[in-house]
Amino acid sequence: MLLSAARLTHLWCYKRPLFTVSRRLSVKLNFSSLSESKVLNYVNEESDDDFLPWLEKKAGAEISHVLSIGNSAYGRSLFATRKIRAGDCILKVPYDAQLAPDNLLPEIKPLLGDEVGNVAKLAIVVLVEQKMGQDSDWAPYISRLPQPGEMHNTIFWAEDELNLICQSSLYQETVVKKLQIEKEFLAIKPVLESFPEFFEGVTLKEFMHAHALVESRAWESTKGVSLIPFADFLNHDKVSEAIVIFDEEKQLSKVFADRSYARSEEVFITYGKSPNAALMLDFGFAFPYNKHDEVQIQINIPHHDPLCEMKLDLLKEHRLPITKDENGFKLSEDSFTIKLVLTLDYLCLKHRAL
Ligand SMILES: C[S@@+](CC[C@H](N)C(=O)[O-])C[C@H]1O[C@@H](n2cnc3c(N)ncnc32)[C@H](O)[C@@H]1O
Repeated sequence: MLLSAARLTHLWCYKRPLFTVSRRLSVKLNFSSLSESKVLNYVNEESDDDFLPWLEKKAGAEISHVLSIGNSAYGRSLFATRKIRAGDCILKVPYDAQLAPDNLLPEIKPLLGDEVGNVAKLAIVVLVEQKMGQDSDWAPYISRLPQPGEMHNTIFWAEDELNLICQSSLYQETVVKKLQIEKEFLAIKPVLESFPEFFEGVTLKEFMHAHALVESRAWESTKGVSLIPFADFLNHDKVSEAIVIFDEEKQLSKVFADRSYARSEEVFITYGKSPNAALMLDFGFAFPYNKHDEVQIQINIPHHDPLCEMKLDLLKEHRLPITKDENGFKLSEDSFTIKLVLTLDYLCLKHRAL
């Protein structure tokens, strides 16, 4: 049976309207542009030539004969080594060559209760492999994962940087995510402490890094979540329709090209149709013109509002959850989503064109 895989992005839930991002913030925001990616294609300092042969040896099978690893403005990336046509299978990674919570050491696995999620479990697998260094069977893969300084997810932003977006829902989501990771770390800490050979001195910061690695590059799979080496060097293109497919019968993950590519062109997939705040939180980048962008607007309906009941009925009709705040005000919690966000620049351009 074939299963299409989803990235680990969660349902985006705004708590407050997203304010316009400050100009100063643009130095930190990693705004995507595909043309930039093509221009900045250059050769890795550390050669990646031996990565695919290593993975193919581990998998006991060919992974790809049409892709090679290179660098673009988005970090490690995959490039076409020859012309690719739409519909071609561009890579196949057997389950045996993937990392999942199943890879937890058998002595650690039973100690982690159900309250520990799959992302945290896979993060622990990553921490163990990191600790083993060159002795790890996965060293060529683990050593190619981005370092904390190379990740721009908002959980890694400094306080003064986060303060720049303090009015936005992204700020709140970031604070909540950091607290959740900290809570998970505290819950698993006693287990980690029982294995000082792997986790002695492991810090929240290190766990947070491993957690973010999993969230930004693993796919939901029948094994919970899976890190799929090589496939996870594919960057996101907002117009791509290519996804990772799980073939349970053959125990393989595959990607098919959704369009043709010329030799040397960067090959992309989609991480899903996400608004910028979700992209920023989970992947550390955003798009200047993202047609999936959303803005949340919260509506407060005081009891003395003569149209209170009518407004509440309208909200119910549109299936918007209603909550009460501490003053008894009725709030539409998720409120409504504006799907099309036009910037002033866009409006000016449109106006000029008329
Ligand atoms: C699954 S990894 C892709 C491989 C990654 N470039 C690397 O160096 O390992 C996801 C990360 O790649 C980067 N990325 C992917 N698509 C991008 C895009 N369209 N614009 C900017 N960064 C992107 C982000 O840092 C994201 O968190």
